[in-house]
Amino acid sequence: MPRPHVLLSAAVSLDGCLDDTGEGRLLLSGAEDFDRVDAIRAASDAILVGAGTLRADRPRLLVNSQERRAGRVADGRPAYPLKVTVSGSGELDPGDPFWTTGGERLVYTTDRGAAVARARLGDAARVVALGAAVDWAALLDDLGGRGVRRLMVEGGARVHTQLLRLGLADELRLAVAPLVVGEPDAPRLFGPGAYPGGPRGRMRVLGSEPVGDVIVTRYAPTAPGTTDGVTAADRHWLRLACDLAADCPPSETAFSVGAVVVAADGTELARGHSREGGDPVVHAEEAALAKLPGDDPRLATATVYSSLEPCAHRASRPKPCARLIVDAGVRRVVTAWREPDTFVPGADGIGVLAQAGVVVAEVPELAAAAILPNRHLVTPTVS
Ligand SMILES: Nc1nc(O)c(N)c(N[C@@H]2O[C@H](COP(=O)(O)O)[C@@H](O)[C@H]2O)n1
Repeated sequence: MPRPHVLLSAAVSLDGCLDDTGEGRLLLSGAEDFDRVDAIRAASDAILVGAGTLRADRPRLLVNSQERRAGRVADGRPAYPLKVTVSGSGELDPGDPFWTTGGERLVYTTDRGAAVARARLGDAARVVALGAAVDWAALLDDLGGRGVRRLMVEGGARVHTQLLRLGLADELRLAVAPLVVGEPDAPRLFGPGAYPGGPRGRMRVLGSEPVGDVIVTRYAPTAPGTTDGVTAADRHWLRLACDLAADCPPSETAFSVGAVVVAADGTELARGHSREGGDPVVHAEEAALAKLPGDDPRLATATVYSSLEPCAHRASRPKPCARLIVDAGVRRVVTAWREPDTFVPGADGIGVLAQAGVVVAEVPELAAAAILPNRHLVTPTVS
């Protein structure tokens, strides 16, 4: 099951604070912005907050608009999204309104915390143990398995920080309020640490709009992952590679493939697709790499995204794409679809890459998109 789309939602002051240090909660948003948040909740399958936020703010996490709840029901969904919290200790207060209002509730915790949470909450929530520590990737896999396609995360700072640092957030929707808190101890949205792409990595701006007196901007992380684990940004770039494959001139004798080369900071360096520019035999990865100088220093930390595993054998050129990638000095490849035996039986481009020390991450959930423009070339059992 695919992981849900993870949307981090937050409001901050101009100096990046979530709150001030005074009594009660600092109201950063006005009525229009609260209504915007209500609309995102209504469009989500689940809403998640950390246990710290639950204790501090006692949120109910409801969809307040009756019309929006009715719309959900008309679409065959529950009136309220699933409410999710994450707690290492399981020390949760059953008196909080979170447990007695709105939709069904789910607690993710540790093996140790599960017994505590079950004893405290009884029937108020389902409790899922994730091992010795809370494993965020496992949590998202579990939510995907429960049919959650859109997850809204409403904080707090620790949860936002962890999801962004792990590369598990697809989108950040940030409301910036026109005030400066100025207090050194006020809580800030993101804590210190190593974020994907490092301090110079830039996110992509998806859009921006004024809502009352706040400005809401939507960002998408772009910096590739660094391991064989797949991040949200990896999925974005690989989806683009699959879209490029769909744009290839059709062929009965070769696959349609798309490829994108992305620098460690999230900058797109080059893209290509099969048979690009009227060359009937050029491959996607080859076309993309050919657009970069061979000594481009960014290649050593770049990731190549290819809808199909890079080829291991070629008749039409001296070097297969797996070799071109190794020779370019690229150390990481992300791909959606292992090559079927249509043209070259037993082609193992992933093996060639791995043997040369290149990290390969596979995203089987995007295989269907990679296969789509090639469906006439594969047997029905493969597709
Ligand atoms: N990775 C990749 N990118 C493309 O754009 C492709 N067309 C292919 N096809 C595979 O490459 C091998 C044959 O290449 P030639 O036809 O000899 O150039 C074979 O393994 C095809 O399946 N791969």
